[in-house]
Amino acid sequence: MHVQLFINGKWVDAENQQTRSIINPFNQESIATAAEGTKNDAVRAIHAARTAFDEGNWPHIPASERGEMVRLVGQKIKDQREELAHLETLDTGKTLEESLGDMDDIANVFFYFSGLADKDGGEIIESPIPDSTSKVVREPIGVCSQITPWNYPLLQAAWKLAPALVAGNTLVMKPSELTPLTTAKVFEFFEEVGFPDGVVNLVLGTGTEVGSVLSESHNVDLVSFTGGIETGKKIMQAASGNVKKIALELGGKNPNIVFADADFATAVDQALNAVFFHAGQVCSAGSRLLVEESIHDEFVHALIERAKRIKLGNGFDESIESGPLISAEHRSRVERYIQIGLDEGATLAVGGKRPDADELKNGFFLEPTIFTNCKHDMRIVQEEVFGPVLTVETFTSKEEAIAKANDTIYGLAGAVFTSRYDKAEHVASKLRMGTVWINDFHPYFAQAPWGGYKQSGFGRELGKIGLEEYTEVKHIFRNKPATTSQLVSILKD
Ligand SMILES: NC(=O)c1ccc[n+]([C@@H]2O[C@H](COP(=O)([O-])OP(=O)(O)OC[C@H]3O[C@@H](n4cnc5c(N)ncnc54)[C@H](O)[C@@H]3O)[C@@H](O)[C@H]2O)c1
Ligand SMILES: C[N+](C)(C)CC=O
Repeated sequence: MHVQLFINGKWVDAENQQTRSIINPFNQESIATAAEGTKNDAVRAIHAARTAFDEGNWPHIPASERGEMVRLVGQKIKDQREELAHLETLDTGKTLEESLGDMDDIANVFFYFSGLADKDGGEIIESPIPDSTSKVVREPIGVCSQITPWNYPLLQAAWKLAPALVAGNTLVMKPSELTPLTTAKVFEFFEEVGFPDGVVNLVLGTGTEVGSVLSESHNVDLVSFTGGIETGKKIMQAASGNVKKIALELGGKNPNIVFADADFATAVDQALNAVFFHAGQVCSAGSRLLVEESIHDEFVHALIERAKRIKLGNGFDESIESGPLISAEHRSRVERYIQIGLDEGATLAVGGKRPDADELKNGFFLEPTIFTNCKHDMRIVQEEVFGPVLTVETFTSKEEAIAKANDTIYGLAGAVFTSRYDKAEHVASKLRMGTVWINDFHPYFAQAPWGGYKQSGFGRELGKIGLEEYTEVKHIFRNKPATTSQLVSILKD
């Protein structure tokens, strides 16, 4: 399999013919080659998107027509969910069940935004100036750069592609260089559905080569980025050159608060799911457990016993619960954090090393890891590890739980487990996070906005606001129409 760039309606290799081998993280086998785009390729793609926006009819056709084309792409994703899920598991190592769930979510995102396409007809507002009218309309922003990470390759792309297109923008997408396969497949669907040349462009390659051009270019009007906080800061700086709009979906260090009155079995299940789902490579992973002191020992004992039994393996094996990390480099980064936790004096209660099993030797596996006796100011508690590593702290009051939960630079998501409705609502209202789950962890869906407080970023994806992010707001004021006699006197003057 070989994937190419899609620029101005044509599939092309990189201008310098360079390619990259795409690796299955379960066994390090090469599963595809991908054209490795250059700065010039990015410039050409931006030019195509600029021309399609400035001179083409895409922004001007009825929104319902754009919505229908986006719906057709969603239908293709639904029809080919198994093939897409297979590719996603090969590329990321996540379980096939997770990939199938992702594909269902992705199709729904296309359907949801397609349904919103023609629902906003603008707004007539009251003008304080006699005999005048005022209306407010939303228009597309222009050319959008979209940059995505490797952990949910097509899902994070879908959250950007569908609303941008429905709103009438043109775009250049850059998926992670590690996981381009499913995103490239969906660009085949754009071609089959008949999107005009230049409206959708795909440039594969690295962040330093392609991503930097997409962030800096003065021909781009908006950059939407999902990824790490340090990259997000660079993109903010690069985007400042022409004051382009920015949306940043960054990392998290998400607290999971468990009160003693929570349903014990549910809270244990969800605490494990929160942090070990997709080997902890989830922006909203519940990697900080805050458990009420009175149940700490019993709760942690249950977690450790279960964590020891989590079955690692090939994402295509139905009996496994978690796959590998994405790369050797990323696993080393997580291992460095485990060493930091040890050096800081946290107690390694389980895991912390690569599994011994022969069949896992070629994959980038790491055992589910739990640190107890954690202190709030430890780096292992404060910084995003993005792997299967849980830290455990205790609290004795609601106020202490809220204060500890809020005390990081991040504000992406968090959860509270309790059987008391009033307590749950109170805690939810105090958490400085874009998403709060009560007695659950992880649900997200197309109808609900997603995004972070604080250094987890700004802007929102999904929901009605996720479409608005891709629009400019214009106020059109009309004075009383001139009468014929006024026009005659103006002409005489
Ligand atoms: N908030 C969310 O919804 C959300 C969702 C998924 C992942 N994430 C975050 O993503 C991170 C993991 O993903 P990652 O390792 O791929 O992140 P990353 O920041 O390393 O890379 C993300 C993307 O940015 C590109 N990039 C790298 N350097 C760039 C530069 N200088 N200019 C422009 N683009 C550049 C990469 O090639 C990739 O496509 C975690 O921090 C995770 O929390 C956040
Ligand atoms: C946004 N989400 C939860 C789908 C993926 C985060 O990494």
